[in-house]
Amino acid sequence: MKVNGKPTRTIWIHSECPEIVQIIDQRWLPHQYIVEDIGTVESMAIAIRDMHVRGAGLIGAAAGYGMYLAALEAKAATDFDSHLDSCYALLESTRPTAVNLAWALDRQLQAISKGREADEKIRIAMNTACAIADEDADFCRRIGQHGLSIIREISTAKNGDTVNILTHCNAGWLAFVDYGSATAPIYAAHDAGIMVHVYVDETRPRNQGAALTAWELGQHGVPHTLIVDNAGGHLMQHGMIDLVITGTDRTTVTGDVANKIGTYLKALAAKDNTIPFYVALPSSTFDWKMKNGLSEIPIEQRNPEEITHVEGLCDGKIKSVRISPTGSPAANYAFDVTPARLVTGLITERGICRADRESILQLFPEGRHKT
Ligand SMILES: CSC[C@H](O)[C@H](O)C(=O)COP(=O)(O)O
Repeated sequence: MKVNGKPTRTIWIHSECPEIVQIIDQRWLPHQYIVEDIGTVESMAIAIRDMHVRGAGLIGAAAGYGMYLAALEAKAATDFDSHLDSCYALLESTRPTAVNLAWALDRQLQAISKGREADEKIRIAMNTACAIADEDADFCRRIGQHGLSIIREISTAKNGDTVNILTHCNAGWLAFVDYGSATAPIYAAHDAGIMVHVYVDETRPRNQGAALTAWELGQHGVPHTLIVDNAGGHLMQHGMIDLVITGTDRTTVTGDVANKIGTYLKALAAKDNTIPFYVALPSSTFDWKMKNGLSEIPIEQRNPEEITHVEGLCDGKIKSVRISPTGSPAANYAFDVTPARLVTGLITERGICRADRESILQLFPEGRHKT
């Protein structure tokens, strides 16, 4: 996608210094556009844990590049493989819910193990990190093309009137390497001349909707309106939403979907109002082993300060202010699980399928061997 008219990804290797990975530090958006240099595994782990980078696809890509940095470091370590193993453990511990993280780490470890000496392993790690990133971008582009058909159909049924779409959190290009999952069909529709308008949930407590989704839609010229998280049901009751599209951080082979906290409530409201509720994901977000999302998917709990305080721009500086009484405890559940029965369909890089085991495995037969 483009930032100020310039094609940009969310993560890449420094063009003049291949030992450095560069990221957009998303903590500063939408106020400042800051590119951060990451030169160690330790700083990549901090970047993931403290959400300089975030979103399932991008977490996976960052883990892939993190293992490339690990291989560079391992060359100077006494034991290459045990250094790699401890970097794997460090990166894996950063965020628990998005399965893309472990998926990318495993893919790297497997690939690197095929190299014979250190330099070959480093080369493999670099190529694999770039392949994971390229694939993420390509899959999201394809998700856009498949999801476009859903929006086109609604637009036709409305005689070309604006299609109103609700989305939650940020499953946009900032949550991936490029294009996004939930936003990819929206960008594709907008680019195809279909009139779309997006209601953007602010997504408390970290406000990824207000800060990131609104910013990226604005950069692409997509009409949008920011709403508080609790407004979605009201809009649906009043016929103001035609379609809900969200992303996911982990989807079980049975079609249960873990996504940013509050997604479940949107799915319930959509069901009650007979509004299609689609979830967009690249196949790296499937967890082939899990069968019951509710009991099996680990739900991240984050620092309660994200709830007791809000951050914003004040006199040109980002400041954090308390909004709750000192001493009132807060619990910060970052994700929830939407059961498959509430999901109309999954939009993947191979096409659209129902959120059930048979339909998923029909589209991804290789998943059968992993279940
Ligand atoms: C990438 S699609 C699903 C997203 O990861 C999800 O909606 C989301 O925004 C993730 O939250 P975050 O906690 O910002 O990593």
